[in-house]
Amino acid sequence: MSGIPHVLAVAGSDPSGGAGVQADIKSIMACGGYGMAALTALTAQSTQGVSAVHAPPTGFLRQQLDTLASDVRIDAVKIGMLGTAAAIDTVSAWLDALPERPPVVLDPVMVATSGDRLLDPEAERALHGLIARADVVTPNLPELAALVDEPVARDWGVALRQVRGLAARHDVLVLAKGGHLDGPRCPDALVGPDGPIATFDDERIPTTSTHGTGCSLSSALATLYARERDWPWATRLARAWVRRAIEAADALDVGRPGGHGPLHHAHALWSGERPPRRSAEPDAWWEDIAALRRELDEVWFVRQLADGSLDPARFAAYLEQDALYLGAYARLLERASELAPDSAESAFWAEAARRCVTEELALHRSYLAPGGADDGSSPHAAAPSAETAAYLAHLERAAQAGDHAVLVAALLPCFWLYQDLGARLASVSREGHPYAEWLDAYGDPGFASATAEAIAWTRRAARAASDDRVARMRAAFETSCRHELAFFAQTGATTP
Ligand SMILES: Nc1ncnc2c1ncn2[C@@H]1O[C@H](COP(=O)(O)OP(=O)(O)OP(=O)(O)O)[C@@H](O)[C@H]1O
Ligand SMILES: Cc1ncc(COP(=O)(O)O)c(N)n1
Repeated sequence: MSGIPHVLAVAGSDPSGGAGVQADIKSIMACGGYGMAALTALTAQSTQGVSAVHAPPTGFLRQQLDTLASDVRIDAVKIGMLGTAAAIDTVSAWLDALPERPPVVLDPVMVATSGDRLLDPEAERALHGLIARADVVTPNLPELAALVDEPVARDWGVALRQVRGLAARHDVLVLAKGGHLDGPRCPDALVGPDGPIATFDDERIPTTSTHGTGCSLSSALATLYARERDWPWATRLARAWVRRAIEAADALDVGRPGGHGPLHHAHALWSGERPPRRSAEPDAWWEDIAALRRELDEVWFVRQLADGSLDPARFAAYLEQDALYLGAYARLLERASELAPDSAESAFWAEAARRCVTEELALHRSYLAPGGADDGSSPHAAAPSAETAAYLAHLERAAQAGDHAVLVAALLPCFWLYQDLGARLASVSREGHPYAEWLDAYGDPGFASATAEAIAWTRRAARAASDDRVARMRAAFETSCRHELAFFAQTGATTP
C-alpha cells in the first residue's frame, strides 16, 4: 500500500459542489486520501435547495460498484444519500459480496439542510439493515430521531440516550452531532453500545455556510480512519478539520444570499498545510487522557487545595503518602538514569532524582514537621495506602522489566500531570493562601522545564521504538495516569 488510502464515496451528486459526492471527493483529498465516487442519485440542487432528484436504475449502481471493486483496492467506504430502499438494499448486497469488507462510515442522509427530502420516507426502515453493516453511523438529530422513532432531541442528554439506543441495537459506533441544537455550543460524541468513547464540545460558529457539513465530516472520518486506524482519533481530526472549513467558508462567495453556502474544503491545502494527522507520541497519549485530566480538576482534594479550604489534617495525610511515593519514585528515576541510552539523558534522570529528594521531599518535611531535622529521613513512617502501593507496584514492574522506553513512559505522568495541574493551581496562589508555598512549588518554571525535558526524552524513546513497544509505552503511561487520579482522590474519596 502506498500510504495514500483509497476512499470510496457512495452518494448522490450535488452540482453546486457543497454536498454530495462533490463535497466527499474534496474532503477525501484534503484529508490525505485518493477519492472515488459511485453515484446513487443525481440532484438538481443549488445553495437555495433541491429542485429535482433523478435516481439511475439500481442495476447500474451495482455495476459501478462491482466494476470498481474488481480493479481498485478500497480502504474505506463512506455512504451518503441513497434515495430509495432499492438503493439501500443494493449497497447492502454489494458490501456482503465483498471478499473483505472495508471500514464503512454511513451518513444516513434523509433531509437536506434546505429541508428537502433526500430519502423516500418508506426507505427509512430499510436503513437499519445497512446500519448493521457499518462501523460508524453519523446521523444528525432529525435523522437520529427518525431512526429511533422518537421526537427530535432538543437537548444533548436526550440525544445521547437516543444515540446509545441505536448503537446498542446494531452494535455499531454512532457519532451524535449537535449541529442542529439551539444554543452557543456544538457538541458531538462518538458513542458505542456501552456509552460515549469520545466526547467533543466546541462553540457554535455563527454562519449560514453549513451546506454539506455532514457529507464532509463523514468523508473526512472515513479517510482519516483509513490512515490512522483509530475511531476516536479519526473523529477528533475530522471534526477539527470540518470546523476550520466552516470558519474559512466566508472566503468563498458561492450562491445568492438567503441560501446555505458551502464549506471551504481547500482551506488548509491552499495555505500549504499537510493533511491532518495524529500528533506524535507522547503528545497523542496526552490528548487521549483529556477526560481523565478534566476529572482530576474536579477531585474534591484538588478543588479544596486550590481554594484554600482544605482541612490541614487531610493535607498532611496526603503529604505522608506523597513523601512515601517520592522516596520510591526517586529510586526509579535513578533506574531510568542507569538504563538511559546516552549520558545526556542519563544525567537528566539522575538530576531529576536528586531534585526529587532535595527539593520536593524537603518541602514535604517543612509542612509535616516544621523546623524538624533535615537528615534525609522520611518525614513520617506512615504505611503506604492501597493507592500508593498500587501506583508504586506498577512503576516497580516497569523498572524490573528493564525496558528504558516503557519505564520513562510510566514515570512521565508524575511530571506532566503535576506540572499541568500545578500551572493552574499556581495561578490561584496569593499571599496568605494557606498552601501558597506548595502551589508555588508546582508552578515553578524550573519544574516546567524539567517536565518539558522529560517529555522530550520520552518522545525520542517513542520515535526509536517498534509499534509493539510504543503500545507498551502508551499502556504504561495511561496506567500511571489512572494511578495519579486515584492518588489524588484517595484523601478526598468522601466529602467531609
Ligand atoms: N455552526 C456550526 N459551528 C460549528 N460546528 C458546526 C456547526 N454546524 C455544524 N457543525 C459541526 O458539523 C458537523 C456536522 O453536523 P450537523 O449536525 O450539521 O450534521 P448534518 O446536519 O448531517 O450536516 P448537513 O448540514 O450536511 O446536513 C458536526 O461535527 C457539527 O458539530
Ligand atoms: C446529493 C446530496 N447529498 C447529501 C446532501 C445533504 O447535505 P446537506 O444536509 O448539507 O444539504 C445534499 N444536500 N445533497
